[in-house]
Amino acid sequence: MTKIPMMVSLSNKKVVIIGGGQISERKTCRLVEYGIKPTLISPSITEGLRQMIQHYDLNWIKKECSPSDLPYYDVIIIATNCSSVNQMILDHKPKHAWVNATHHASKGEIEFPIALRRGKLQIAISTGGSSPILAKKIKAQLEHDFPEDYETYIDFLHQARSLLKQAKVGSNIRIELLEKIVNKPIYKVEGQKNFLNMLKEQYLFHNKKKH
Ligand SMILES: C[C@@]1(CC(=O)O)C2=NC(=C\c3[nH]c(c(CCC(=O)O)c3CC(=O)O)Cc3[nH]c(c(CC(=O)O)c3CCC(=O)O)/C=C3\N/C(=C\2)[C@@H](CCC(=O)O)[C@]3(C)CC(=O)O)/[C@H]1CCC(=O)O
Ligand SMILES: NC(=O)c1ccc[n+]([C@@H]2O[C@H](COP(=O)([O-])OP(=O)(O)OC[C@H]3O[C@@H](n4cnc5c(N)ncnc54)[C@H](O)[C@@H]3O)[C@@H](O)[C@H]2O)c1
Repeated sequence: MTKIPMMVSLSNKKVVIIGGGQISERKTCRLVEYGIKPTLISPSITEGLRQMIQHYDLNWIKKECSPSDLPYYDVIIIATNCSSVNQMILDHKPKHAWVNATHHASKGEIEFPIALRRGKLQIAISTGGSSPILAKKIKAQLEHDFPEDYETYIDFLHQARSLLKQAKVGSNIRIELLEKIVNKPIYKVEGQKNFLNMLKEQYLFHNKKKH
């Protein structure tokens, strides 16, 4: 079945990665970037993983994975190089858990698509297993359209929208103002400050004085 894109918080979930090779390292790197601290189960690990375990204080269970290890976890990332172990994990996964099967994506409920991040803007790219190499290429192309300082602009949009929500202005005016700063983007910090001050003066302080 085609997977649906979804933004999900894993802050209250127990995440485990089984395997300690290159793919496990890549997944761990992605997860810690989002503040997630996975447990690792593997008899051996790469040097990169060893460093991340130390730096982020991750739990490494140094052993081969067995069925009794699995009930505790909500998200199980399969990343071993042994097909019988991968199958054993699929056969014994707890009913409530979501699996990411890095060896065979369609056998798991979830995938971790490559994503371009610019602060609160995230563009995730999936080719549904057709070509991870194309997904990587599309990300590289998008990097030109959304340069690194785009994060400041996204923060500005967020602040403007938060201010207007606070001000409780009518939805027509709110949408008109929000469309304006998207259709005629203000990239310069000075211009962004001026616009936010204008919003405060006209819609926030003005309303407060009235009541
Ligand atoms: C984009 C990227 C992001 C990332 O991983 O973070 C990513 N794969 C990357 C690279 C890559 N992966 C593979 C090759 C070898 C060439 C080839 O086979 O094509 C290369 C090339 C390379 O290494 O450069 C092999 C491979 N990949 C998957 C399988 C299993 C399967 O197809 O079922 C197999 C076969 C395994 C086997 O042979 O046993 C599955 C997945 N790979 C995905 C993402 C997700 C689907 C994304 C989509 O469909 O768009 C999914 C489902 C992820 C998941 O949830 O794990 C990352 C860029 C890395 C970077 O940024 O450096
Ligand atoms: N999703 C992707 O993008 C992608 C890309 C390439 C490969 N893969 C898949 O990921 C798998 C792992 O690739 P890799 O490069 O990390 O392999 P690798 O050989 O570098 O590492 C495999 C790891 O699995 C561990 N392992 C083996 N048996 C185990 C067991 N019983 N319990 C726990 N850990 C065990 C090993 O100790 C090792 O740390 C590949 O076999 C392939 O199927 C996925």
